[in-house]
Amino acid sequence: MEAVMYTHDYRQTLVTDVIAQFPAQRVFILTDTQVGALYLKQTVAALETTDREIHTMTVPVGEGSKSLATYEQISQALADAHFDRHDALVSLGGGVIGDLGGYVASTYKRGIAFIQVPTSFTAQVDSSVGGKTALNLGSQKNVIGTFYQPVTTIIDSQFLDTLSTRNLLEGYVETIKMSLLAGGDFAALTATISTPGEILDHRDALIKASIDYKTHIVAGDFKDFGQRKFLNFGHTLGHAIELADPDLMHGEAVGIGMFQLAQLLMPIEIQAAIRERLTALGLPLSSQYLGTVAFYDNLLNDKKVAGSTIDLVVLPVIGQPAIQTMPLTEFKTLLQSAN
Ligand SMILES: NC(=O)c1ccc[n+]([C@@H]2O[C@H](COP(=O)([O-])OP(=O)(O)OC[C@H]3O[C@@H](n4cnc5c(N)ncnc54)[C@H](O)[C@@H]3O)[C@@H](O)[C@H]2O)c1
Ligand SMILES: O=C(O)C(=O)C[C@@H](O)[C@H](O)[C@H](O)COP(=O)(O)O
Ligand SMILES: [Zn+2]
Repeated sequence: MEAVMYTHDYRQTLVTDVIAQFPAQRVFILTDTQVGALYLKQTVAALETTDREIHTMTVPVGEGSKSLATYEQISQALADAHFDRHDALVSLGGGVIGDLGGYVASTYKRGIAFIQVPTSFTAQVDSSVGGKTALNLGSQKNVIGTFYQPVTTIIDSQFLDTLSTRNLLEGYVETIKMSLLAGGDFAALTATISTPGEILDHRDALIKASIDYKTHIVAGDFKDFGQRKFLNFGHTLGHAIELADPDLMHGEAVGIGMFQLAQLLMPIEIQAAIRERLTALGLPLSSQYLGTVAFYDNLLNDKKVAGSTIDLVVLPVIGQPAIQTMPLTEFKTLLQSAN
């Protein structure tokens, strides 16, 4: 089975190319209320043709579901239905459902098969590949998690037809991130896009370029000790404000994080490249939560902290990311000088 399958008929691919090839007797579909209302019934109907026992759970929309409480609820439902180690969990949804379902699948009976059906742009360009799973802890992002690859990820870009413009733009920020890291034609493409309609027109090319770049980086550093840190561009400051600022979505926070760090540590051309791509689509460049006490506290839980230093992802030149290691005290002073 391929690790990533591109399709314009996700149900057919899921049924014929994935589940039918699988020993699983039971399949658990995890989704959220919004995606569930749109796609759960038809997904269940398709899977029922495979003669497997189908179970479902619908959790509330949003980051709040990436919690220990929801994790326990799903694990309990799997145990109640006697899922065994040969059974499978399908995440049908955005990055929240992927991160949450992946964490459950990686820990339930020490690991059951996990299938990603990403429905948001963020999930199709980034979160559904690479195997990072995550839960939040209070106001701190992704503090709990595992590295656990899905058996397969089924990408159907037609899901984006029902996605809100704000969610499309949020996912597009991760695409901008990938394009600036990758450089070349990919960066040139994101420089031409200034409307949601253009994102949708180029959706298949944007998804493919993002996934190709990400899988190449992850293949060389699955556990995030080296080049995979590049994929965290914008996330050090982004994660520190994301949960503190109730008005921000993940991608919006990452955009702010890329621009704010660029202003501190990157050449003027890079600042302009980020600013132009974000402002063309009305995406934010700053947040009032930058520089708050919670913000500095959250920074200390960034996974790129090692003892008293932090690895910052910088971009001296488009297509050539680098790591700049800095004492945390120096980084805090630098941030305070700007806020
Ligand atoms: N594991 C990783 O590598 C990775 C990478 C990037 C982001 N993430 C995580 O992903 C999350 C953000 O992902 P997200 O933006 O997809 O959030 P999300 O899962 O909350 O989805 C955003 C919204 O879009 C809705 N939605 C999704 N697909 C839809 C569709 N086809 N039609 C209509 N509505 C749809 C959802 O119901 C939700 O309301 C964050 O928790 C972030 O930390 C993880
Ligand atoms: O896959 C990766 O590696 C990434 O960093 C992708 C990010 O877009 C994603 O938000 C990831 O979940 C961040 O991970 P974390 O290690 O900072 O929690
Ligand atoms: Zn991200």
